[in-house]
Amino acid sequence: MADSDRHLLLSRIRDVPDWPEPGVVFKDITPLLRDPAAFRTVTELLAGIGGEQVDVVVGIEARGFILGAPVAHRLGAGFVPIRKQGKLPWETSTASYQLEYGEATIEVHRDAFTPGERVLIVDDVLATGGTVRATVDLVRGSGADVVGVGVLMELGFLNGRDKLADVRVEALLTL
Ligand SMILES: O=P(O)(O)OC[C@H]1O[C@H](OP(=O)(O)OP(=O)(O)O)[C@H](O)[C@@H]1O
Ligand SMILES: Nc1ncnc2[nH]cnc12
Repeated sequence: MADSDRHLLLSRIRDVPDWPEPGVVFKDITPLLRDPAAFRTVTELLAGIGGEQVDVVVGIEARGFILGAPVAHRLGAGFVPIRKQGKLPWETSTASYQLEYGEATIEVHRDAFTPGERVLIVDDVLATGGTVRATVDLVRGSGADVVGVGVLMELGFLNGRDKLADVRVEALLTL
C-alpha cells in the first residue's frame, strides 16, 4: 500500500478507550466510512486481496457487511452475510467463539454456498481471531473453498493469526 494511503486510513480510525468495557481500546471506523476517499481506498485494496477468481464474498455482521458488500460488487461476486444468532430466517449452520469482549454465536444459511465455490471473507478487525476462525469453519463445512481473508486492520498484540495458520490472511494495517 502507498504511504499516503496508509496515512489516510490510519488518520480515519479513532481510538475509543474503555469501550465497550474497561481495558479495551475500541477501533472506531466510522470516520473512515464517512470519508469518501478513505472508504473507496479500503474497498479497492480489499478487493485486490481477492483477485479475479472470487465467486462469493462473505461479510461478518455488522461492520463486515459495510466493507464486504462493496468489495463483492467490485469483484463481480455474490455476497453472503454471516449473522449473529437468531437473525437469519431460514435453516442455518452455527458456530460459537470468544471475543476480546465476551462471547458470540454466528450463523449462515445452509444453502449459502455451492461446493467448490471460491470464497473471500471480509471483516474490519482481526482481534483474537475467534470470529474469522468460526467463519472459515462454517464456509468450509459447507464444502466451499476459502481463498483468503481480507481485513482492514489486525490487532497484532492479540495474536489472532495463531488460530488461522491454515488460511491466507491479509491485513491492510497492522496495529
Ligand atoms: O478477532 P475477534 O476477537 O473475533 O474480533 C473481531 C470481531 O469483533 C468485532 O465484531 P463484533 O462482534 O464486536 O460485532 P459488530 O461488528 O457487530 O460490532 C469485529 O468487527 C470483528 O468481527
Ligand atoms: N478493539 C477492538 N476494536 C474494534 N473492534 C474490535 N473487535 C474486537 N476487538 C476490537
